[in-house]
Amino acid sequence: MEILMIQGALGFFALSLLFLLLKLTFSWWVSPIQTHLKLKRCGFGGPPPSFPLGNIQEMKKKNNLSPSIGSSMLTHDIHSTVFPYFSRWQNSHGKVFIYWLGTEPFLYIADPEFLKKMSTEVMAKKWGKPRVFRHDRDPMFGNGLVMVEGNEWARHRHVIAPAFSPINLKAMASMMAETTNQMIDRWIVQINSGNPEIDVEREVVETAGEIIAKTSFGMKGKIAKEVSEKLRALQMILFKTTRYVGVPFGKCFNIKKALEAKKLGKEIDNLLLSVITSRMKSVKRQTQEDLLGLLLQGNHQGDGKLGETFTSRDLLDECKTFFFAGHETTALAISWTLFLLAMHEDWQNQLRDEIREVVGDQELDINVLAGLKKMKWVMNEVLRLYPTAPNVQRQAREDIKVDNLTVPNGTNMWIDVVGMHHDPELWGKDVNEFRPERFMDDVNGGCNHKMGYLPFGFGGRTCVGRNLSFMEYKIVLTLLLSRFSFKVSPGYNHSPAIMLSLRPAYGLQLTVQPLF
Ligand code: HEM
Repeated sequence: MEILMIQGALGFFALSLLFLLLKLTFSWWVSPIQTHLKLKRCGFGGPPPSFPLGNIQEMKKKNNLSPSIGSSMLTHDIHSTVFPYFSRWQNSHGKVFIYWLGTEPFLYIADPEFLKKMSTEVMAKKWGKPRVFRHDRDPMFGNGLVMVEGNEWARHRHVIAPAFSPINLKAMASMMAETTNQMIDRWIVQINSGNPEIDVEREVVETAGEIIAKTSFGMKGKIAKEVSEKLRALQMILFKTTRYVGVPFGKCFNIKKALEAKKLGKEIDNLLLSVITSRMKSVKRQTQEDLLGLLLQGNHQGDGKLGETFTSRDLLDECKTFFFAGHETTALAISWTLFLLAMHEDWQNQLRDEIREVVGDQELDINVLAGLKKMKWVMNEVLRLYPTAPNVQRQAREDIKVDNLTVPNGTNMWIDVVGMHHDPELWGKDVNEFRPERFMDDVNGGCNHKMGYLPFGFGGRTCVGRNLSFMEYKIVLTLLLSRFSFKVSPGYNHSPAIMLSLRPAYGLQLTVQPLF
């Protein structure tokens, strides 16, 4: 009897194991091969993948270009430096092709006409976000607005969008100026101590972290700094080390880093939860019209009906999303601007003249800032050459027809913003030159396709915080240009790199001189 029971248990175990093996073989081998064949039948080419890494091996190959050391070799022709593999594959497979991260197929798109035809077919809430990135991005975004899909996305967006109304933005201006002035005071102390070389990227990212924490969550300086530092450390762990996204058991290759990331993610969650809990108890929570205030009241649907309240998990994920999405991209846009202005003294002077004429002694207010037209051209041109969000991602949740092609349900998409912004066929021969005046009479900077310029994404999922970023950009830049002049430091190593955002790999050292 006992022997029969043991045999039965062993049989069950063997069957379960067999079932698991069959399931894994299907999802890691059979299903990707089926998808590969389907995509080929649909007419999409691309570099041949191998099992189980897909094209990751080739993506890890270093490009031949060494970083340009010293300011005399600076070039803005960065596509082949930051995405060498896409640049190589474009030469042999064109601007739309399939490549593989492990066993996950990605449709690469750097053709704005293809993108236009594809996106007109799909409503914003029908777009998915690649599930394969979820694990990696979870500690930063959780299921916040950047990652959420379907009706849930529509509901979150509806609650969040009013936080960026002109009235709310107006209230944030003085806090932005105050925090920037604290950074300026630190710089003065450093310069007076005989060291005029400042890593502006580090400084501006820290300041932007404080700004978003104060303006969106009413956080105090110390805790904001702590969250910002932990997020930065988390990002370094997640995006600097060798990653095997999409590869079966890929997470196990870097178990130590994965555990470190998990621990940091938990610490960030706890810090933000403490802020949320104390705001929930506070009497001010109903009246404070910052992002957290709106989320705490977040069960209105705007049509008089009651919706569902955000759970505390939703709140936490939105806070993380805004903290990360809201400071890093803007801070890097400001940093790359200071770098480009340091290379182009004429533009530094033109902006200073504009600030004197438009702002003068007035308070920095959203209406006054709207008059800084040249500064807006500069911002547009900086985000063209150095798009701080270097790609946009989608996943098809249904088959999508583009002319006689079909993009099958489930296909991941990688839209190469850096590639399009540096494409001479879209912008002309001067594509890699810094020429802000190209935006003087054209919001698309003279690009010959209206979807060739996408610093804030496209369609209904376009960046919800862009107006906040315009305001912050103008305030920080106005205050800095009014106090200092900038030159590229001889020690600066020009190595733009992708660590989720497009950032200077070794910081951005500028020589900073007070103007008076
Ligand atoms: C220069 C600054 C910024 C740049 C370049 C930028 C860029 C982008 C891009 C490319 C997207 C993806 C759009 C798409 O999928 O089509 C995005 C989405 C988003 N951004 Fe920004 N962003 C900036 C500033 C901000 C700020 C200041 C905030 C918040 C305070 C913010 C919050 C978000 C959120 C929540 C989303 C997801 C929107 C959705 O899927 O509905 N961003 N941003």
